[in-house]
Amino acid sequence: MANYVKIGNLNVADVLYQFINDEALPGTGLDREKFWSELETLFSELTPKNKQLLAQRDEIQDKINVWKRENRDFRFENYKLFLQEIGYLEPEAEDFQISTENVDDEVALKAGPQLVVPVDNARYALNAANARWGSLYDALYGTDAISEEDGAQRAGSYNPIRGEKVITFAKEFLDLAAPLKQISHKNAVKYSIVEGKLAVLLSDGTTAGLQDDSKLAGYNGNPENPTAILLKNNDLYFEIEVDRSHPIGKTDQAGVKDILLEAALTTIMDCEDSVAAVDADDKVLVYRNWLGLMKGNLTANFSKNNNTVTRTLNPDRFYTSPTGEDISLEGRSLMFARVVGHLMMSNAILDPDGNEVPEGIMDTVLISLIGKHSLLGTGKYQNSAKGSIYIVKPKMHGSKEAAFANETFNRVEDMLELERYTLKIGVMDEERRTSLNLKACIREVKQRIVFINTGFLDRTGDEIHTSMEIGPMIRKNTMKFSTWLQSYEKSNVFVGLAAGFQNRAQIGKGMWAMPDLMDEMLKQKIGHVKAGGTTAWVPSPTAAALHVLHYHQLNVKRVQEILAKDIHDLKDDILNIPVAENPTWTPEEIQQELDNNAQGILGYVVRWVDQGIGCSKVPDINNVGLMEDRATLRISSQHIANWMHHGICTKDQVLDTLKRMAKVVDQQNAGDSAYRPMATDYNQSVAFQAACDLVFEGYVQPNGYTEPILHRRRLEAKAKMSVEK
Ligand SMILES: CC(=O)SCCNC(=O)CCNC(=O)[C@H](O)C(C)(C)COP(=O)(O)OP(=O)(O)OC[C@H]1O[C@@H](n2cnc3c(N)ncnc32)[C@H](O)[C@@H]1OP(=O)(O)O
Ligand SMILES: O=CC(=O)O
Ligand SMILES: [Mg+2]
Repeated sequence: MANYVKIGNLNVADVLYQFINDEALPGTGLDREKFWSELETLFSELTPKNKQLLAQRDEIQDKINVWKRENRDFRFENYKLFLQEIGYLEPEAEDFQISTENVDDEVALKAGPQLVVPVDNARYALNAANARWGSLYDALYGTDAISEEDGAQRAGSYNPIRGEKVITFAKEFLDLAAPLKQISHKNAVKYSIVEGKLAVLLSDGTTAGLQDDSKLAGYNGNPENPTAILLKNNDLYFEIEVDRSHPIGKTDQAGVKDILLEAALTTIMDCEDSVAAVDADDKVLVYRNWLGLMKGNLTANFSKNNNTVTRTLNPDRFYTSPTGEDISLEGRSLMFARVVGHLMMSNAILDPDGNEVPEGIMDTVLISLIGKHSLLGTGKYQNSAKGSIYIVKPKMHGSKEAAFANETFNRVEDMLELERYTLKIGVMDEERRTSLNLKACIREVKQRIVFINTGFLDRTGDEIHTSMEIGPMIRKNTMKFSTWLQSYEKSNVFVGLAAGFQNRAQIGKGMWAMPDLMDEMLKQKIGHVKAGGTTAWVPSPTAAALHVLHYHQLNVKRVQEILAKDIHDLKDDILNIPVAENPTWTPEEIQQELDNNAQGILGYVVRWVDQGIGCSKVPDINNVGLMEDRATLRISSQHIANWMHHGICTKDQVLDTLKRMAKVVDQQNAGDSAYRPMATDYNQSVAFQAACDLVFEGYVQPNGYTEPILHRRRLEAKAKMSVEK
């Protein structure tokens, strides 16, 4: 239990109190006393509204459950009318255009990958910020993007056969992104800059130039023998790195040692579903890392391959322009912070009645306060060239909740003496009530919105929970082909385009949750660009360096122009519920589904509850490592709860499955010295009990969220561990 300091009528955990007074406030120009007294006022005025919105969520869900029980014979028209009556489907909002100002180019104008990273992990967070630039050769060589066929194995020391395949791939990329006149980059033997243009000497002794000379953006070194040639395609930079003395450069006839790609244009520093932050200590770690990123002084020391590494933020990159001027490019990704949603309360601050305060409000204050350091330019780097602070708001249901976020942002701006609309909002479109009323939601934040993003993972969890009573859901892996999901994705783009997102805000697509399957990602994720997404989520810097290739292949602006000609309403399709009509699953198929879900739940939860790790790679039943976070947990736990509710499986069967899978997960983690096995004593394992709660209490969890149980059980595990010490 934390020690609390009384300040005014608030009780603040001392670790948070010290952090704010000693680290976050100094340098922001804000008066300490005023800050604390205004924080108290903020909580006292906004908490009741926050609670009322949560109560409304519960009321709506209860009504939906009761309606189905009373209307056994499901008729779509009646269902839709009922949803309108209870305010779940809001009246159609009038047309409008968003008017967000001061949006950085990475968000408004450029299209490219968005990396997500748990901000409590400084090493990963720094890596993510630095993933603005990534090596194409490393991304190809180190992943399955290049096949291991024909002697091109990855394991062991450098394999020149594999290296050759990488170089071939890279030259094909150059031919696509910066084609030469009538010849391939494969024929290049020397790159030079002559009179401000790229001149490429070819193997036959002739010289070729670029098809489009304006693609040359700069260079480094002697123009005759440059060490770097900076090119630009679809507004994205990339650099041919030349070094004939380098082990790889030596093998290349033009001396090319790598292609450096502008990759993660933006990064989401996540304080939400990929972190496990349950008390003041955890929250301070999250906030302190964000402070280090905003001041530019975050460092991480760790050992890797027997070397001690100190990681810091990368500097900007400098070049000479084709016409001889000095130019610089951002060395780091533009950072957003994802705060928590409206649901959770935090024990880091207690209100005058001793109640925990809304965590989403606390996050908004702290993230913005810390963001002010970067705005004032007191640190090493400035995150936003346009004076904005970027905040992602997840898990909102409907327009009243968006309006509440806007009100909170207004209040926080006033409190922190920031100009109106300094705080920008990215709205996660990941709850059914938001997808259906997206236009009305956007309208509530139309002066500050910078993205809508289809968080299809949470969205799938909400789909299952909302329609829990309607029937048994189709199998998890078939969800992505279902009508509701496809139309939700399309509708998000249509609504964004109609509201004027082009050149002002991102239309974002969801996460690639298979971090090791890069070949498959290269094949599939271009679908996000074809669908009109100006960005899409990737789980790692490597994935960012590969996904950016899609934005070189297609110009999203052109795609959007075509899509904009056929904008139409898709609400009826979004309302198509993914229940299995007369399911004919065999007992084996049912068991396989349960095994898969149970393994994912346990593999994730055990690290969350016992070790406080909020995002993990967990092998699925086919041994494919899946990125699991709280949203994927929501799906798996709700899916089992749904099948149990409809008698597809029994509680005993689920418990047996969980026990059997606990043994599998224990084995998978055998090499981790910090791991606590679950199967040695199921009753004593807090993690195992958490997994059981998530499933067996899944029906009654608010909107099927996993946070309340995870937080409760993590606090229990922490308390148990401190007694054991
Ligand atoms: C539904 C949603 O809300 S999705 C959003 C939440 N999800 C996320 O944020 C996903 C973030 N990704 C991750 O946390 C990780 O990639 C995981 C957990 C999936 C896999 O992690 P690991 O098993 O450690 O990955 P792996 O061993 O392959 O690679 C580790 C290396 O990649 C880097 N790395 C991996 N993921 C990231 C990331 N997201 N950002 C920055 N660096 C990363 C690490 O820094 C490390 O490199 P280093 O040794 O130089 O520091
Ligand atoms: O937050 C992302 C999601 O898919 O959920
Ligand atoms: Mg989500």
